[in-house]
Amino acid sequence: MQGHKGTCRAGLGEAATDGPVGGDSRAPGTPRVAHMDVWATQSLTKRFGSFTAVDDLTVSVGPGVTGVVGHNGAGKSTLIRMLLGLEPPTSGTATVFGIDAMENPLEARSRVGFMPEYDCFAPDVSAAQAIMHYGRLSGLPKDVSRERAADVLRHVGLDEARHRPVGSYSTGMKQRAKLAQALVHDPDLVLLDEPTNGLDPAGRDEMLSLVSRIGHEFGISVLVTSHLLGELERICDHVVVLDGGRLTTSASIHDLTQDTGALEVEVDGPPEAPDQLVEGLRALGLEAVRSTGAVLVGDSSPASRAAVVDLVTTHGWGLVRLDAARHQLTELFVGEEVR
Ligand SMILES: Nc1ncnc2c1ncn2[C@@H]1O[C@H](COP(=O)(O)OP(=O)(O)OP(=O)(O)O)[C@@H](O)[C@H]1O
Repeated sequence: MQGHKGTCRAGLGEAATDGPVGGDSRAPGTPRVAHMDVWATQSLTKRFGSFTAVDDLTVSVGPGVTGVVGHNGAGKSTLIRMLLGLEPPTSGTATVFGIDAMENPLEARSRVGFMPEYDCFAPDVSAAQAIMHYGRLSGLPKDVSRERAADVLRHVGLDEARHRPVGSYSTGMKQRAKLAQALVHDPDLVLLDEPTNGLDPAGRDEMLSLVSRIGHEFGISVLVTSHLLGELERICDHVVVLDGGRLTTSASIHDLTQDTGALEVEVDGPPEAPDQLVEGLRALGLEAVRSTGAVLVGDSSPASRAAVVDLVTTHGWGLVRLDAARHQLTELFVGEEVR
């Protein structure tokens, strides 16, 4: 649903399990924008004095979740600031939905939510108040803004804590409140700058699941930055890798993680089942090894698949997974810092 600044666009509520509230017939997860680049740059360059932070960057990205990965100082935040029209490029252009972010920053920002890396709330103000305030700033009427603030805080799991001062929140709760802030005006794209920063492994998992849900269930496109390639692999559709401000890779995760040619098998059976499967396959002259929680079979030919199914059936186990094994992104960037 495309709305405009100042109207109530209840997209997040619609896509949630509560069911439609605003009459939008979009199925959950349907991208709101399917016909053009969601964000793009053309020869985008940013210099600070003699230092080049973003270097002749030309990239275009469609709907879905895109990870922008690079080690500290790679230019990720600078790119985000230019996409928001907050930082003038030295040369080149940055567009969101075809809107030049420098020429029409307000129009661009009405479509975009931003979760900054730094804290953006006063510690003594409740998340409900702060986010309602951000909603008002983006042009929502007071009642609508209050309702949207409650909605987005519920979606990020802060329903019960929403009237507590943000200063009393854990790091994970603060990050989720910042994410809610980015969503309050129902944007079509959110730019999330290092949302997992400072979180413990459980907090990271929670945040990544939320980000994935925003992109894949609510149909809001996401640009998410991280210096950890591995953590973005599981939630992104597309990855852009920056190194020293330059583009090194822009590709879909699917294209990057090609089949290895092997077969990955997971069975539901007793603890010794994977070892027995390996033995059984080797007895048939097939290459097979244990890998974490699974068995890797040397080739994914129909004969190998049939042998696996036979053995699993003979032992009376369940077959949980029988897939072509794919490369992991981290394997492809061995030697780089983005892991
Ligand atoms: N206003 C500025 N003045 C001078 N140098 C800057 C400015 N903003 C960014 N830089 C420099 O530009 C480079 C890229 O910074 P940027 O914040 O975009 O990197 P990043 O990939 O987001 O890294 P991080 O994850 O550490 O934030 C860094 O070397 C940084 O010091």
